Amino acid sequence: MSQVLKVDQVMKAYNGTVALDRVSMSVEAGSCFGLLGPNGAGKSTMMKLLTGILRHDAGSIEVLGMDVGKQAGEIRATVGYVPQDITLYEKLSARQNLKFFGEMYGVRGAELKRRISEALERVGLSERADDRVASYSGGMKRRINIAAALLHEPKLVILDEPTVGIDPQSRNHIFELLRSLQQEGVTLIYSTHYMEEVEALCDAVAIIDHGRIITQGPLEELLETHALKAVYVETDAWTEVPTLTGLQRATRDGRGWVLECERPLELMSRVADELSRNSAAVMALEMMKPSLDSVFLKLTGEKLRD
Ligand SMILES: Nc1ncnc2c1ncn2[C@@H]1O[C@H](COP(=O)(O)OP(=O)(O)OP(=O)(O)O)[C@@H](O)[C@H]1O
Repeated sequence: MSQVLKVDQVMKAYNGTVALDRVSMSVEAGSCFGLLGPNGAGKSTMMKLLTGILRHDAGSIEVLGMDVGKQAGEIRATVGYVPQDITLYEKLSARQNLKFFGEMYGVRGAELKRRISEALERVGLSERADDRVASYSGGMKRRINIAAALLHEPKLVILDEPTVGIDPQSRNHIFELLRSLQQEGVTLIYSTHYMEEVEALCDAVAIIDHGRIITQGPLEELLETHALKAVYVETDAWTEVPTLTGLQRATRDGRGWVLECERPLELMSRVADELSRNSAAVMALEMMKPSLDSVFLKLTGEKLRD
């Protein structure tokens, strides 16, 4: 598979404050790549470097085979970029906004009209197309913001936290749209601080914190390699966890216990035996799903902060 993005040892500082520190990452064509990290980790800075809005201080960035240092204009004309801040004209309707952005990308006439109708349909806002954007909810504005980045039919779309502060209906529309784009072969680079979004959408991920990439790779592989394997149990029978074969560490979590181990299925059956031998009440007994939450915890020693 070919690579649509190659970032090598990139540095970026703002007045001496380092925002990105020797960041390297790559994205395969056709994938949905998540850039996951807490607030202030450096995600927006990275997204702006990829589209040439900001210049990096050192290292190299290649987007669709083009050098961002030399061909930023061409990259911006080819790639779809959805900025974190909404960039729409409030007094214009959604259709008028899309006409403006489409023309900016050099699409015109009947072809532009067709693409605008299609984009409105895709984000589920055909019926509100002629209302002023000022009358839209935050989520609807975000959907139009995304539609605006698709009018030139880009093969690579870069989205900077496109679901911050939106309603569930708008989030669903955005997710459906992104899934259908990916099915059509469009590559997506998606920054977020919501790990559930990465788990739901992305097939590869880079985790960034304090301007550094902590780990990256296919999602399945990261979960397999780094995620905590554990059993969750809630019972009133234990004030202390009994000695169980295979149990590595037990920690309190709410009303229950998180039991870390190598083989959760086997441990779960031992816990069930132990509790049933004592006729104990069991409120919950389940295998914990491997999650990016626990990958982050394991690699940084902290919870992913909001
Ligand atoms: N224009 C700027 N001037 C000075 N410092 C900045 C500027 N933009 C960002 N920073 C700093 O650079 C670091 C990375 O910020 P960035 O916005 O890239 O993070 P982020 O992961 O996108 O966070 P968020 O989720 O809050 O948008 C932060 O410490 C931030 O304060």
